[in-house]
Amino acid sequence: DLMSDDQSSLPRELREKYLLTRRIGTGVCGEVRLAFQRSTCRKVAVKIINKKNFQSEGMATRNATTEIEILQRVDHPCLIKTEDFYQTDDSYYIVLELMEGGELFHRVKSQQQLQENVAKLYFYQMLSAVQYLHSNGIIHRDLKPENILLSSQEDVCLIKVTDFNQSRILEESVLMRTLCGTPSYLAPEVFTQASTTGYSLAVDAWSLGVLLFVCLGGYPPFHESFGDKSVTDQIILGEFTMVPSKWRHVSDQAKDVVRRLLVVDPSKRMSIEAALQHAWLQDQGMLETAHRLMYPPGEDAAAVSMQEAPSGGPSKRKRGDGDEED
Ligand SMILES: CC(C)(C)NC(=O)Nc1ccc2nccnc2c1
Repeated sequence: DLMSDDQSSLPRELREKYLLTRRIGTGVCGEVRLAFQRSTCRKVAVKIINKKNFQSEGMATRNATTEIEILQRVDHPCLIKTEDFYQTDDSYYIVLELMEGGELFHRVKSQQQLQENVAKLYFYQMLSAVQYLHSNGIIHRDLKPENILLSSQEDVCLIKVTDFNQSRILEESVLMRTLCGTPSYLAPEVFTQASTTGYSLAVDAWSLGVLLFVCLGGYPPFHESFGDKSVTDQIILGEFTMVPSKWRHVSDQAKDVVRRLLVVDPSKRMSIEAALQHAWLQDQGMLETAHRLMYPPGEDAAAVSMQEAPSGGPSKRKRGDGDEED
């Protein structure tokens, strides 16, 4: 790792500003390392994307630029923030705020399954993040426990969605323009194919259903070890089992959210908006906690206090009337 290897492969500016240390996460496109900002000793995460990992040069650039473009464009408390960005011929380096709780995947694994109210708090934050992405015309397309990060080792904590390299920005498509013209001469498959692309936002709703199932049940709804069908067949048929020993203590309302999201027909699947209105999430206690975590009051107050005279020392600030106080 970088501790033994020299850091010469890193961009000079990155090396001057940050000290990279151990690996804290791995992804399909590279790795994440714990780093320290030299000037402040603050901990950050540095995501390293190897351009060579993608089969085609074009794919790498398109994916990574989309990811970086999205990371720099989005602003929501439950979406990971980019702090800095560097690149060399063979890698991209994205400096991110460190999420000290690590991946949701490891949290669920270590706790077998989450308590329902913790799962509800996390799920509400995921819904808020995805609702924000969709309202900005962005589909995540790769929502899974590895891509949900926790801000602390506490159960009650902020979560952030990461890994936008599968994301797509919903552009005006050729198909959309085609559907604006007279349909008289269009072949039927143009319309049926439209119905699938028209529901592309719904793919994130399905994934959130899988995520909620994993948080509540502690195991995935679709898995090769279940029955004789392939995972793909289980998904296409929407066949999942809520094992009683694991789901006995889960409320009917929570199960209802899962069942309405894991619907095969995207046109019948519950939308993100509808999920946010579901009875299970009309829980004032959880909503207050979530909003306190997402929009901490202290943040702005701290900014204001920075303008106040530095506490303790004699005030040297110019007063409105101009005379200096000593
Ligand atoms: C808590 C521990 C064990 C140090 N793990 C961790 O921070 N993991 C990660 C993994 C990926 C990350 N990606 C972005 C920001 N923080 C991250 C933290």
